[in-house]
Amino acid sequence: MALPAADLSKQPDNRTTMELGAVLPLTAEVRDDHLFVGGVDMVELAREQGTALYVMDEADMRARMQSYLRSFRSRHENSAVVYASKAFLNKEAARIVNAEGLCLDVSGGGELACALAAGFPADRIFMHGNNKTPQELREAISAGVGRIIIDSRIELGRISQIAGELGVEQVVYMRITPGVEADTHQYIRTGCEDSKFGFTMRDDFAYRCVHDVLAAPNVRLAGLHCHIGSQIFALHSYPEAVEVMVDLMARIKQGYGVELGELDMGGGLGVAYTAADKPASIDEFAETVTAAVRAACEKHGVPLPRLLVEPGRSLVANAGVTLYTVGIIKTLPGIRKYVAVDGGMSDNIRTALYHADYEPVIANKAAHPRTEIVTIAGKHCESGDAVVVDMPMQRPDLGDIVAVFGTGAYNHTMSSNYNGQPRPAVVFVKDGEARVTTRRETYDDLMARDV
Ligand SMILES: Cc1ncc(COP(=O)(O)O)c(C=O)c1O
Ligand SMILES: N[C@@H](CCCC[NH3+])C(=O)O
Repeated sequence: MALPAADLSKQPDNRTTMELGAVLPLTAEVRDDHLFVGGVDMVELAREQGTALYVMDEADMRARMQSYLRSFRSRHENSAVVYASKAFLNKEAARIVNAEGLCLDVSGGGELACALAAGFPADRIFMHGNNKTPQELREAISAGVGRIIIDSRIELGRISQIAGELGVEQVVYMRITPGVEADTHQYIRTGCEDSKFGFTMRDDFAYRCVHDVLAAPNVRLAGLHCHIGSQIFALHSYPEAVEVMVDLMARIKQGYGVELGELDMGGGLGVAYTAADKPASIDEFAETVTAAVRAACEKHGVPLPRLLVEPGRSLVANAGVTLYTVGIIKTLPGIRKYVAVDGGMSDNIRTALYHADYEPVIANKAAHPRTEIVTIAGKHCESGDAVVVDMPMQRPDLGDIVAVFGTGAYNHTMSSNYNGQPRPAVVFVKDGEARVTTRRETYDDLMARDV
């Protein structure tokens, strides 16, 4: 698919790097016209490590983790933050999440294996997925994961059987689709009725299935879960979902005589991908959710539950920067200007998949104003392969280092080897030091599974 036609009336914003606001990692700065993150010169780092390269600002990640914990615990003492590792995961990230005292959401056996290999305590791991395989369930239950979020009755039977075979009782939540339409891209909306995820509220199905969960041997129902979508800006959907969930908890108490002590409201808080984006803050999100839970619990006469949230993107997106080298510049007068880099849809599929926007700068001209409108194309054999479409950037020259902001979430984890592209290394930067936490793939890695 080709790119949509460029809006030729779009004007460059003439901003310099530090004028891009919330898209920047917390430690971003410009020294002598070079972009620095975590005290490390991005131009030098690109030369040392090669490009494309994922860079993560460790201080940014840690600060947001602490901000989530503080924002929720100061308002709702009995709360926990579960990092949704699908947003970004390698062993070092799992170690950091552990050290910061968060729990971890894994969506399959692979993420679970990574977390366990990094020494993440199993009892703080939550396993999700609409079709966890029996093998994945066995791995999770035998590892002793703290919670498995049941997605369907079929899965309930599997968990009950496997837990019985292993001689354990598995603590579970039920994932409910509360019928709330979150204000976000239709592909990443998950709480609406037409969803492959969870137990529907339609015809009281979820309520009726509670009976089966309570009756199943070897499982203990501890709470309910919902997740209404991702990259959400308008917070009003959360109180709507809280009301549905707490109402259901109250009915379960009344109808089944069981007081569920835990409520997991999922993730979904949006982030700034462009300087124009104004997402709610972590604090506003916490205020909205905790106030709604308090109000709903009072209204329905149920005690305050242990409250959990499951952010992914809002913990890591803005910590991430991807570095590329400009290889080709192609100007098509009256059409657009293409700047082709040494990566693309293999390291960032979000632009092709969701028409996502990103802000680019030239790391070696970071103090210059962004005076051109460019499309940063990848090197893949697809016309729709672009990382940035029609956004302002400094005037590019061959060999420049392009930095694209906001790539910390759902870039590395959704990367591919399309066109035999080895996946980039992941470098964490902090206090002037850079350390490789995932090395760059080699051609041998690409063929490692071939027999
Ligand atoms: C069950 C579940 N929890 C948490 C998340 C994290 O969402 P986000 O990255 O939008 O915070 C997701 C992904 O949308 C999810 O499916
Ligand atoms: N991967 C998506 C969002 C899905 C979130 C996971 N349920 C993104 O990049 O925005």
